[in-house]
Amino acid sequence: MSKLHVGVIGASGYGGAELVRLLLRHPHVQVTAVSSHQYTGQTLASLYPGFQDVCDLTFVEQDEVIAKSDCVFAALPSGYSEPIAEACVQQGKKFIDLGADFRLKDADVYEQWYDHSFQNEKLHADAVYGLSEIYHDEIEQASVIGNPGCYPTSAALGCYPVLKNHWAKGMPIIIDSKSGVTGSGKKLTEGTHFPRTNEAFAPYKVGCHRHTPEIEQTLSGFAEEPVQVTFVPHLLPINRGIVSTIYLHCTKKVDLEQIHQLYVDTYADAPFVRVLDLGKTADLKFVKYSNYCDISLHMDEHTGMFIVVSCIDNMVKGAAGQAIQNMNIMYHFEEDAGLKGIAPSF
Ligand SMILES: NC(=O)C1=CN([C@@H]2O[C@H](COP(=O)(O)OP(=O)(O)OC[C@H]3O[C@@H](n4cnc5c(N)ncnc54)[C@H](OP(=O)(O)O)[C@@H]3O)[C@@H](O)[C@H]2O)C=CC1
Ligand SMILES: CC(=O)N[C@@H](CCC(=O)OP(=O)(O)O)C(=O)O
Repeated sequence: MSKLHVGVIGASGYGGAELVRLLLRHPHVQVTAVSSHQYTGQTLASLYPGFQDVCDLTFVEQDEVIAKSDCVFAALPSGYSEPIAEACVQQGKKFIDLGADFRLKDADVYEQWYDHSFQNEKLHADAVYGLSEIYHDEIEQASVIGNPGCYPTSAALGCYPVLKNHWAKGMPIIIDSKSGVTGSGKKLTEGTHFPRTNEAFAPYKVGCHRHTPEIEQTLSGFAEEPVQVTFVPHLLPINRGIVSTIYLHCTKKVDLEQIHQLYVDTYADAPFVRVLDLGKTADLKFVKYSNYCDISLHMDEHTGMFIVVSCIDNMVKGAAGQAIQNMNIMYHFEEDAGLKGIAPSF
């Protein structure tokens, strides 16, 4: 079988480089071209020495990436992807965006949080939100995918079964999330500088993070009614991984065993969602470098609060891995093709 030609725009960033790392071991694709904004003409290996002797690609202009690929990924800052998606659709190619440009459906909400506006409304209306486990059938038919944000992926998978079955009440849902520093990309800022983050730990953008509307849009879709969340992200002094601890009240008297069975049944056919046995607690250590989302379920018997812990690797299930899972669904490859790795055990 001939291989699918894929290209990565923004391969010099953390998300793009992670995509290339994973795509190189995919059995059904060939990475044909990669681009960067400031390193055009240099090799990927000169920027990231791990690619030495494995990948001899040189950064080219983004038009060349589109021309040489059947499926184009972009991992750019928000606001740059719409013309790329447009060019891909015009040329009959598929486009998967790791950024936020195609996640929000409401143009006003997008403008409010991202300071850009939709230029081509149809493109946004047709784009599919690429939460692989939930929107499998829509993803299969899509030409443009808005890959979900990292925090929203962990929150959505953690809440989906109870919201879908109308077992949650008493909004807002509290989502307390912690992320490794790679979540902020490779650019060096005062807030992500090693001496500042090392042995530090604090929340940021408390109650005003741009993932709030994305999480609310997704959870409201599950519940088929408006859902509000209080979302508080924290920066963990580690490279990778997200832990989201989610607090909800249940609508009816269900015990933890019933809720656990609901989660196990809901995700029975999902290759990358692992519902842990009761009594276990999800830990980012065991999802790092993998495409898994580990979910553990808990009940605070004192208050009746139901607590979900949802862990992912922000760079894999939260970005590059889920993008590849979506490509697998779009092209009818095995859903786990190129994504079979597990976390190191120590
Ligand atoms: N890191 C993460 O955990 C996740 C990131 N994402 C999203 O993926 C996207 C990329 O993030 P990430 O890889 O972390 O970011 P990085 O900052 O690591 O990389 C940014 C990329 O965009 C390129 N770029 C920067 N400015 C421009 C510009 N003006 N025009 C064209 N290209 C430009 C950079 O090129 P150059 O190197 O040449 O400057 C680089 O390739 C973002 O939208 C982010 O929100 C999504 C989920 C998780
Ligand atoms: C730790 C950190 O800074 N995380 C980023 C979110 C990760 C990311 O890149 O956002 P997307 O998933 O929307 O692309 C932030 O808070 O903006």
